[in-house]
Amino acid sequence: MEKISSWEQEQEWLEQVKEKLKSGIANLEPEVGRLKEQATDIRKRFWEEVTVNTSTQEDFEESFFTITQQDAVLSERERSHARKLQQWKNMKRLLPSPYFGRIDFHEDGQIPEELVYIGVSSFVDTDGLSFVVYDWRTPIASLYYDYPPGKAAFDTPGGRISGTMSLKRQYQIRNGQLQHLFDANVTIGDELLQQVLGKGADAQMKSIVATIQAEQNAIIRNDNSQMLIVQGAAGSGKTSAALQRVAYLLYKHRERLSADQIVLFSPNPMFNSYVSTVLPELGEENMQQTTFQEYLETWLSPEFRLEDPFDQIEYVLTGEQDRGYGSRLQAVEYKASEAFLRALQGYSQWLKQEGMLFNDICFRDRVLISGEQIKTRLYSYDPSIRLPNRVTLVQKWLLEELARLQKEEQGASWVQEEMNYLDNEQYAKVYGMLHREKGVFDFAEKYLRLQEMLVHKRELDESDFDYAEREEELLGEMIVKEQFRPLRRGIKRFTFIDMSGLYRQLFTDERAYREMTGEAELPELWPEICAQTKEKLSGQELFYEDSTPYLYLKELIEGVRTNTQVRHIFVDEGQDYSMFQYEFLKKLFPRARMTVLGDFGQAIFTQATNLSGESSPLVQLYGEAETAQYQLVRSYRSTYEIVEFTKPLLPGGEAIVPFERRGRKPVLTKLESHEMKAERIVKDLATLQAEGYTSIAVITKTAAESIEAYKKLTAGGAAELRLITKNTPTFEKGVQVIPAYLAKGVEFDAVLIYDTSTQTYQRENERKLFYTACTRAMHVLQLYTTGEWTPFIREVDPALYELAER
Ligand SMILES: Nc1ncnc2c1ncn2[C@@H]1O[C@H](COP(=O)(O)OP(=O)(O)OP(=O)(O)O)[C@@H](O)[C@H]1O
Repeated sequence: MEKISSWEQEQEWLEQVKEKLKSGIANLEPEVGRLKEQATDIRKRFWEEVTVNTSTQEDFEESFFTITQQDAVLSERERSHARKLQQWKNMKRLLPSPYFGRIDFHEDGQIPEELVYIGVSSFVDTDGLSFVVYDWRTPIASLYYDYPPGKAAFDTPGGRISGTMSLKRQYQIRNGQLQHLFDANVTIGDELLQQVLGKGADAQMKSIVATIQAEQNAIIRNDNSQMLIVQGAAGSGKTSAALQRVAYLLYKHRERLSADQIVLFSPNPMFNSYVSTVLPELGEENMQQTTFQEYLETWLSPEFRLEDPFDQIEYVLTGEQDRGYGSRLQAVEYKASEAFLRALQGYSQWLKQEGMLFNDICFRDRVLISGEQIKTRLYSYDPSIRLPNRVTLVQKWLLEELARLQKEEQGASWVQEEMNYLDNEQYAKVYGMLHREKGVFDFAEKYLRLQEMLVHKRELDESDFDYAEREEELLGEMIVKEQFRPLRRGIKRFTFIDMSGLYRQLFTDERAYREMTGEAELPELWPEICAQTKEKLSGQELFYEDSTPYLYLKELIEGVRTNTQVRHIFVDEGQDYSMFQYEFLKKLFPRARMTVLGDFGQAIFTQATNLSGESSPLVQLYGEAETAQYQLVRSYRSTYEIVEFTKPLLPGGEAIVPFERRGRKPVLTKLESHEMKAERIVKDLATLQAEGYTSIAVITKTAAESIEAYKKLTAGGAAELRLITKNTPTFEKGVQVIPAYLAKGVEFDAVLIYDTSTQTYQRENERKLFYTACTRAMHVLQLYTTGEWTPFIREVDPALYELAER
């Protein structure tokens, strides 16, 4: 390709690429349509054309051959159709903005320098060989993200290729028109990044494909480690990198990895909608998305009513006046700890010898098989057999016993009585069964007659095939079977194990706990913790901190459920998960690699896990050799001024590097009364909207404070406020009133902290919550109080903020 350098040349080249794309689209259009028609047509005619002839072996083979042949044709057409359709879609997606970057690369030892244009997918010229545009995920495209002009190298499946990059250029092309171009030197154009970051927040996250930074690229392309841990400051692009990584993996392993083999664990359901457009924008299907709570609900409800993490944090933040507050806090911490994990493992060892609890299996107020009998059976097996295996043996035995008891039950008097109350449908079912059996009867009859003729015995009477008797027998069988069904189902689901009792047993008393678990260290307020846990269990409820341990214990006893389909799991806001939860995910997805992204600076839940550094237990999950750790310190979301203001709020915050995007300093406004505060916020909201900010959040500490703010601001004249609760399904533009813990992971043009007083943010566990709230702001941060400022602000250099006039 000839050297293209000037603006005019670039414009001309763009026109050429667009023409190529247009003609590519036009060429494929009829073909795509036709192939689609053909495939549906063959499918329709598939069975019409094939006559299955099974009269002779040859006929059968012929039919079989024809079917396989037809099927092969159909599959080929479908594959070809999918391929062409994909090409066609890619070209259509490229047309408005065919590429965003270019590198001129001279490979060592090769003559022509290559001009590599990079876009969201590849586009090959009509010769079928030359790339007009390279997909950003191709090996050569990594040069664009990893190097400034100069010496550069990239890895390919065939080895490392080195050379010299003489130019690195970025483009902004909108609706097919070249708007800007920048030549970059060091990192990927700060100018382009400036432009991108300077824009307003959206209700949906955007792809960062054109401006991925080198440190993010390393995360996106790591394909060796079993575990990837990314600790990154607020706004450093963790979620963005995670989504780009999904797109990269789907591209690199497109032959064997599909989107439904990737699962993203999100902090809340609203977050799912926030990130849902990134992958489709990149031409990929969305991965599966879920929350850990959803998983817990699947296995523990409706047996229990589960507290969710948001109710738990609300209690931690507001329950100080509660009598059991101190012990609950200790419980939350202890039940998420490795000590408790070990305790449960120890407990399951102890249960191998003694202490298992079983429920009686009852039927019509009678005990069919007692819990004691089950227990005796369990401990009668060889003690060297693992506990879950012994439990499975017990389950098998119970099902056999049940089958025997079911037969015995058929003669019971209640069955006769029930028979009188059967409805027509049930009778019809039995008649149907009898009818089907009739063939067998007829055959048996013929056989017996023949026998009789041969041995000259007596003729059989009609009564030998007494349908009435058979009918009654069948009806009885059906009635008992029906009533035994829940018992059978229960046994299959292990309900004969008294799981709730087993968990409760752990909380009997201190001495017993030590004996059963082998753990010596206990929280100081253990007796209170025991009482609280048992009380909750009695009401068929589980605290959030109990759900995972409960499920973990269940699996230690019943055996582990696994999902071997899933190949990658992503955990966003990873600091909010306990080691329990990680152990759990590892067991649940034994064939998956894990990518954990989080920020310990935003660890607002008590059960937090430190992701990086020596104290991180997460590194031990797969071992150091299998784990890659990354740190992202550059913060892209907020302006320089906001980052500088939020840095001192955190211990160790000085390591955070702001991106040089300027804005106004955070503004602190102190008012005399709550009424005046509401009035002022309403006025400021109107000003911000008039300035063009479309996504604004009034952030509160708790849900209760959100309701209060919502009422006061609405009463004060604020229009179209949206109150966000944990049940809000989607994220939208406009003005939101939202508790900080629900604003995790998302961002707004402007953030207004509703109450920044000492009363609201004072305790150490509120520091990170406050930091999380402030770091949601992209362009504007305003803070309000009626009383004294929170001590966290008093620690900040006054030069970093402005005080507003009243
Ligand atoms: N390389 C990049 N190019 C353009 N924008 C970027 C880049 N990296 C991050 N951003 C932008 O920075 C903002 C924050 O990114 P993201 O939400 O991924 O960060 P995060 O680390 O997950 O933040 P948090 O921990 O606060 O949830 C987003 O608006 C994102 O688009």
